[in-house]
Amino acid sequence: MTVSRETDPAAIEPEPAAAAVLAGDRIDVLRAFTQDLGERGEELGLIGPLEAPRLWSRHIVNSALLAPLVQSGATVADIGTGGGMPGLILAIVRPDAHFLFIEPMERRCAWLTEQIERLGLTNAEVRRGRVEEFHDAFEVDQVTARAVTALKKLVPLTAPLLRDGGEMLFLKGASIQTEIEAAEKALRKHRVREIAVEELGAGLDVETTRVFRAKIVRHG
Ligand SMILES: C[S@@+](CC[C@H](N)C(=O)[O-])C[C@H]1O[C@@H](n2cnc3c(N)ncnc32)[C@H](O)[C@@H]1O
Repeated sequence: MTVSRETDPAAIEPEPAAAAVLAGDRIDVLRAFTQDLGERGEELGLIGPLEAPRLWSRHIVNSALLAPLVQSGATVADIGTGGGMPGLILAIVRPDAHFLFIEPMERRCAWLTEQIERLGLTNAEVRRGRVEEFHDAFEVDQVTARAVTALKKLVPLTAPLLRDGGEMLFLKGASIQTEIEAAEKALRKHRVREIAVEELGAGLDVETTRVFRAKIVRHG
């Protein structure tokens, strides 16, 4: 029996036009990843049972909206990459930057490693562990995160990874202003400056999203 996309709740959402706009000539690699995540993600505990019908818009394109903010040549640490959002999506569409996926869960790390190999990504590596364990291990140019923890905790967790002048890019929901107010002390302590909340995705055929964007200024 064949089940149509309209009636099968597990069917993967049709691709929005925004995907090709953001991915450019990397769209085929992005499609290969999305297909695999849609087919195996629920069984592997990477996405919830209701996510396949909104996989492209809620997860893939939502992550890819950050791509224009990644600096060419940057080393980017994605914290709590989980099933790949946003780090793996960004590694696919931005081959000109290098990505570290920091993730403590073994099964998620195994998935990410498998995808890096399967998709032939040469600009990404998995570091298994909690971000706190890497505070003295390296300095990066940018950190990204989605759905890991509130800003108040995320700032002390990620600031020590950034070089002086390095940038935070956190995908956030509608409560971002409340999160910023609650994080005031942490933002001051870690010398987080040039704070901006930007709306991404206007004019595309997906929901817009908010990004918390700020720089660490240790000197001056
Ligand atoms: C809700 S999931 C979000 C996954 C992915 N970022 C997304 O948007 O789909 C949160 C992820 O953060 C990871 N995580 C939780 N605490 C962490 C920490 N201290 N350091 C690094 N990753 C952490 C979890 O293992 C989990 O994979």
